[in-house]
Amino acid sequence: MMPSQRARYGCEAARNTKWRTAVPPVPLLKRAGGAPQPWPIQPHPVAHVHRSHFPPPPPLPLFHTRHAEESAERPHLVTIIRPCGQSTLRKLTVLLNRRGVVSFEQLLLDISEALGFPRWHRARVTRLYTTHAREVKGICDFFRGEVAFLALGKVRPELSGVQEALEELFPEQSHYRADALRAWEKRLRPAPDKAAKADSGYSEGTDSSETHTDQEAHQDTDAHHVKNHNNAHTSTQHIDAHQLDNYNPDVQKCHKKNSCRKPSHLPNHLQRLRVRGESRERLTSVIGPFKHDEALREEEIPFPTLCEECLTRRAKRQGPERLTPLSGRVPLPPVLRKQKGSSYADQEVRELNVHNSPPPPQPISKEEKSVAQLVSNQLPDEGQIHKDIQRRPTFDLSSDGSDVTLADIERCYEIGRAVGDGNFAVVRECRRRDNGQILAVKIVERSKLIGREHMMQNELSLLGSLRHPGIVRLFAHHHTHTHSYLLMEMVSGGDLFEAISERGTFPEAETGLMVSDVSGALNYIHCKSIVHRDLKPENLLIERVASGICRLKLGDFGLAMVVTEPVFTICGTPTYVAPEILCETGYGVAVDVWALGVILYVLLCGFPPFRSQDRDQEELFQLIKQGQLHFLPPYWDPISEEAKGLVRALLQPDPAVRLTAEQTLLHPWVKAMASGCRQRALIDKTQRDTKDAGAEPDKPRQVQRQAQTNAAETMTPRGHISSGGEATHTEFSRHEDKQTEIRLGGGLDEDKTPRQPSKKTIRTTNTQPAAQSGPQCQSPA
Ligand SMILES: Nc1ncnc2c1ncn2[C@@H]1O[C@H](COP(=O)(O)OP(=O)(O)OP(=O)(O)O)[C@@H](O)[C@H]1O
Repeated sequence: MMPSQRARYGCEAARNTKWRTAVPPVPLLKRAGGAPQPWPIQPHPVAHVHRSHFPPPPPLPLFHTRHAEESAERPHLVTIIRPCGQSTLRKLTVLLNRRGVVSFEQLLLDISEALGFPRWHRARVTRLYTTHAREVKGICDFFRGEVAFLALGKVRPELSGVQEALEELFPEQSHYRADALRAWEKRLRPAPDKAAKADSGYSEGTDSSETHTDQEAHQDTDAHHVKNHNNAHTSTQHIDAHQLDNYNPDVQKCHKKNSCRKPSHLPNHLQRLRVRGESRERLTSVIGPFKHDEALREEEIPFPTLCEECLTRRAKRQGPERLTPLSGRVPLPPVLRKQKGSSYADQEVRELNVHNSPPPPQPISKEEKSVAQLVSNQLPDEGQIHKDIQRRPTFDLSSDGSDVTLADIERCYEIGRAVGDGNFAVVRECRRRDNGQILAVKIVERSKLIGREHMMQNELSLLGSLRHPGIVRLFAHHHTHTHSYLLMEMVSGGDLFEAISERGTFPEAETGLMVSDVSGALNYIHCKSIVHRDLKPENLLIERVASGICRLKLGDFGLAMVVTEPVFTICGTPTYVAPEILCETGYGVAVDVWALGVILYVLLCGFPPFRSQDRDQEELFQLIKQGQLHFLPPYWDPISEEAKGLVRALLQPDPAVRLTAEQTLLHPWVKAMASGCRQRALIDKTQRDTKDAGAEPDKPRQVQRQAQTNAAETMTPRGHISSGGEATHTEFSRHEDKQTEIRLGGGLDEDKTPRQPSKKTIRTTNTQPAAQSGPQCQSPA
């Protein structure tokens, strides 16, 4: 890079400092403190056998506030169910406002107490799971729109208990239930090895701290009782008071006529709590007077209840639509006319119409059943399949306005293994039956999109209109009564998140190529005034073009929108969210460039630029708004100044000064790195072709020589841009090794000091770098 260019990219520190002096507050997400900071970039747990020697890993990438605009302000009605063993369940429906939730830990305690398990009790609730067995790791997870959760303690639950809970929640939705149960089976399945077990959420059997017999638990809790009563002036008195309040039969009895006593022991944000005694027998059996001895057993602790009359009144007040999603009576979300049926590109429609003249009705084959199972990820309902097949021919792919059936879809596509899943969809490999083309089908359960229909519309209308090699192509979409099927280009290399989990960091050349791909795609959509708003490694799909060379394709346009004037909606994923989103000063397409800057930083050093030591989201947002960048040694030592310059230019807090996608694409470092990689890919390809064809040995050698010359001009082993260095293919690989070594020894120790590189050391990403303070911190050069 020329000195003048260096100066151009070297002046950001001053701008950062200036910007930092005026940080407006973050009203909407202010109370989100205490939630664990998302840290999606972590080594794959199974890949590290020594994992158990380290502190537990940070939360998986479940956690983001992408729908903060929908959930943060509005009270959210959720049902939480607790399988307690011996055919007992406890259930409560609670109206929560995210703003009132102080921390996730507190929320867990409150839920536990409301369910009748005080905080001191061994069987208290320590984990929440979605109905599909995903662990809820923080407040954001909790407020993502799920309407039901399973509350569990430390002990691994019985599958039968989970099944009962699901039956309770979804009595009329057998398919959904079966789907959820499968997810639970998977989660509760004994792990094949130690590392996987550690990740399963539950240790095999019960851990030693859990092996107390009932009697022991008894003694423990009894002792606690005594202690509480004796320490009248200590804080435990408070707990005791709760406990007594909870178990006082008078309190639990039905209250005065026409009045429900609020569970007054609960904090304000749970005051509107609706604790519900179930009408089902097994539930009423757990409601009863306080029995000093027996009540200490998990199954017999009574829990507060309201009278039926109160419940009915509340149910009426809340309206049937708030309650029915769980009972299965909720109508499916209206599907816009535009969404219904299918939308193929004209030529494809023609092709499919030719090849898909409907066959005559025929009996259901085994194959059809299994395909149905694959498509829906549910147990096939034989009756339904029969009906669907009887209704043939109904699938006119060119029609736009009528729903299709599962059988129609099966006739056109053979749906195979799952290649990925997200919060709303499972993505499977699929093959067009007419021409054998391999596609990816994103299967979205429509009930999960209630209240978020715009996401589907975005994906259909925006993604459907885009044609760019760096963007996943959407070919068609079909909608059945319960699911939507988005037929997309198949990108077979997984996503960038997985790649980062596996490799930790990437060499500069490879990173440059990735930045080039993403900035190319961003430039394309930004020119169309489309902002993606959820750029992150999970949404970048990988195509492996040569060994060690990944091309990226942008996907998941669920949050994308056309931006014609400043937008104020807070959304995104905390680690990648731009400061102007948090400042609520109005934002535009530049937020995607910021996210690209975060990704670039992560790719080069293996951890994100803004981290809260306490995983406090509020603190994280403050750091993002301050925008103070640190290139922490030794992780950043091998990285070139040019790369650092680009990071600074992308992570410019002021969007007006930040590089645009186009400028990023044309950035000298990006161009140099990308061209080096392309050359390498070319060599690989040529060598492969030559091998395959066994012809013209001279030509590839020529290409190789040229490519090596180019590479030498653009790369040094450390990724520096230089003119005429000695770097070769081999040296480039060495650079990779070096990076790998740093990665293994990298990360930060528990005492927040960087570790010395060591092959044995595993980087645990939950440890927080002392980035914000301490002698290791260096302000940007
Ligand atoms: N076209 C594709 N080819 C191959 N794999 C894909 C494709 N699209 C998506 N995937 C995989 O499926 C995963 C989930 O897809 P996607 O992000 O679109 O689902 P989602 O439910 O909308 O996710 P989110 O939770 O971010 O909203 C991706 O992370 C990726 O691994």
